[in-house]
Amino acid sequence: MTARDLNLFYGDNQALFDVNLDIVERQVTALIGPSGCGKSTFLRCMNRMNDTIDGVTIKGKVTLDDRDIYDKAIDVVQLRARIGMVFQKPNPFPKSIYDNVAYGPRIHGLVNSRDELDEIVMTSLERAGLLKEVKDRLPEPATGLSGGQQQRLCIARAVAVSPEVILMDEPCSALDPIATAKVEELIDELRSNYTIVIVTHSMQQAARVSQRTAFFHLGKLVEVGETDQIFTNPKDERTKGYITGRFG
Ligand SMILES: Nc1ncnc2c1ncn2[C@@H]1O[C@H](COP(=O)(O)OP(=O)(O)OP(=O)(O)O)[C@@H](O)[C@H]1O
Repeated sequence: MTARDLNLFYGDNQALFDVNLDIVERQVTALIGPSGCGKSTFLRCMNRMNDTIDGVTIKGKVTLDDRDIYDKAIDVVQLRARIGMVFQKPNPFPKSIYDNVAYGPRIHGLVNSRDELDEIVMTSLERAGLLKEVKDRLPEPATGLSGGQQQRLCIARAVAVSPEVILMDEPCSALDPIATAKVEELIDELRSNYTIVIVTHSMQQAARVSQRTAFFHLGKLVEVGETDQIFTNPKDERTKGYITGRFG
């Protein structure tokens, strides 16, 4: 995916300024920067989640496979299947564990039989590292799972519709350290099949899970590069200031 000259306004307030970013396939890209710098706003641009907010104006281009996702001909429901999203707080549907994962394949008409659906549910739970823990309780309500399990269920739900890209907005911020470690491990495994973009407040997390890091400041993309380079040898003074804890 790419963003080209992306500008976003909430009413009169500009939140993103001329952002140009290439997201590398099958890698994890971390978006970091001080609170309010536009990380989540940028992430939401990537699957048109900002469409749902009143008063938002977007200028510029975001492409997936060279096609502008803001093109009028794009079906947003299909788009969000190709570019899935996992939120800060786990948000399973008030349905069974099975139905949470089966929901997407059902509404997108991806299966022809119950056997096919079962297969997708099992594979998705396996990919999300959750199958072992839930295989004997698939008909039970998803809300009965722990927070970490719920978040992995949300990842299974995203994976079930075979997305190309998975966007994650601080996916571990509501989780304890053990659940966080599991989700981080999972992100590392998922990157062999999916392109992942993750917003994180934790520089340690960015260093642990990502191959590329993009540093945002005041709505601008200041610097992007290999994660090692950004953390050990940043080129911009603002990046240096942030990663050494001088501000933010
Ligand atoms: N729905 C909204 N309506 C109006 N302004 C918004 C909205 N969402 C975000 N903003 C503003 O846009 C700017 C960028 O916010 P955004 O949430 O993208 O930053 P962030 O870097 O993700 O912050 P944080 O790390 O605190 O989550 C901020 O000034 C914020 O107040």
